Amino acid sequence: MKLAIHFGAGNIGRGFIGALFSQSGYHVTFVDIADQIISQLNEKKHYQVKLATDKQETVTVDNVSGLNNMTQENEVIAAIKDAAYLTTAIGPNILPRIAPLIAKGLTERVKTNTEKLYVIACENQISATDLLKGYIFEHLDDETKANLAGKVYFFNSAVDRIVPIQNNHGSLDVLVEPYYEWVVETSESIPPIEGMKIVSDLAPFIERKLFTVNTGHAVIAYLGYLENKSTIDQALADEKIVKQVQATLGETGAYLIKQYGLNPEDHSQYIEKIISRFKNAYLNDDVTRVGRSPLRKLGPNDRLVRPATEAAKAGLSYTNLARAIASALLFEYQEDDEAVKLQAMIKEKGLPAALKEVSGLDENSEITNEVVSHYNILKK
Ligand SMILES: NC(=O)c1ccc[n+]([C@@H]2O[C@H](COP(=O)([O-])OP(=O)(O)OC[C@H]3O[C@@H](n4cnc5c(N)ncnc54)[C@H](O)[C@@H]3O)[C@@H](O)[C@H]2O)c1
Ligand SMILES: O=P(O)(O)OC[C@@H](O)[C@@H](O)[C@H](O)[C@H](O)CO
Repeated sequence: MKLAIHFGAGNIGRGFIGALFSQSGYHVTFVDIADQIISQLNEKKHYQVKLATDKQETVTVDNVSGLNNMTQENEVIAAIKDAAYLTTAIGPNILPRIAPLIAKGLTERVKTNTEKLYVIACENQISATDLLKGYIFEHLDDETKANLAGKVYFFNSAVDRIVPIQNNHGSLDVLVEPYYEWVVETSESIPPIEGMKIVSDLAPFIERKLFTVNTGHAVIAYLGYLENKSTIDQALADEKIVKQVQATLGETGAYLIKQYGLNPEDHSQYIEKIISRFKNAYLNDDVTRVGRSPLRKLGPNDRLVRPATEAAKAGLSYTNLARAIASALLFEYQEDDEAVKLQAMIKEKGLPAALKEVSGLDENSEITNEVVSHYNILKK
């Protein structure tokens, strides 16, 4: 049986990418540090993916097993030697931590295996696979780097499926929304995976996804948090928040339409479709999950700052994006390490300097001025 090795046996790993490989006839070896998940995968050898609908349709995912990358390095290396695909859904900040082990696996693999291996990072980050490749290459010698040519391929991708935090007492089963999209950029002819869409240029797909789904999600999460809402659908019961999401996605939409020549009518329908996905009450998706890691979300290339800087460059409106950035700066959720760090930075340096450090925005830039004025209004 063909093998896919997938790093990150969490919500997207089990609920999306792993499930598609299993349905495409692959054995999926999940790699994770969570012992409880790994041992269950090895004991049960299957789990269920349940759709967040009134009928809760269920798909059984079988041919799965697990390895712990902290305690089973040799086994992970052996799996990398045999795999046809290597994927990740682990969080962009974790990619540098798994890179050394992947590098060891690739080093061993190319000594004996001439079959092609496709590496795809499935993270909410532009060029995540290129970043992962860079981290891996820091741990390879020149001979191995040269040896990868024609054998190991790195493809960027965009992944879209809302998978909330699972409230199921540690079971392997995963509740997911019915919708999904996995877009992979390559001109190679690669083994087909059910549900994987191949494109020659990922930029319009990843930007449309990140700056619509994830920008919209972030607006709802941060404004919802400020209004003491628990979940995304509860936040969307507030008409003010709905209006704010629509206005913000109007701004990202104007940039996307201009940048990629999208059809305005199609894009407007795309936005409405996304907002209707957010309203799915069966997902019970916490605003604190969606708002997690505000330092990452406020990064220069991420869902809030990049569309604002691109809109500014194109002479388009960014005032609602500035409001979204301000709301992210007010995410004071104590259980999120990045939120705690961000609040400490703001307290220590003041807002413009903290924003510069996190987002790269100049302290006197027009965007920063706008963010500061929204921040002061929202804080009241
Ligand atoms: N959940 C979603 O709706 C969704 C949708 C699209 C994309 N994504 C992206 O997918 C990625 C994963 O998100 P998720 O929601 O599945 O998160 P998650 O927290 O459910 O899963 C991450 C997994 O990585 C594991 N992990 C953490 N550090 C590790 C390490 N050093 N070594 C091995 N394993 C480690 C965790 O134990 C966990 O099982 C993120 O980049 C996220 O942005 C998520
Ligand atoms: O995963 P993050 O932290 O980058 O973003 C939180 C959510 O917006 C995200 O997980 C969405 O649910 C997902 O991107 C939908 O495809």
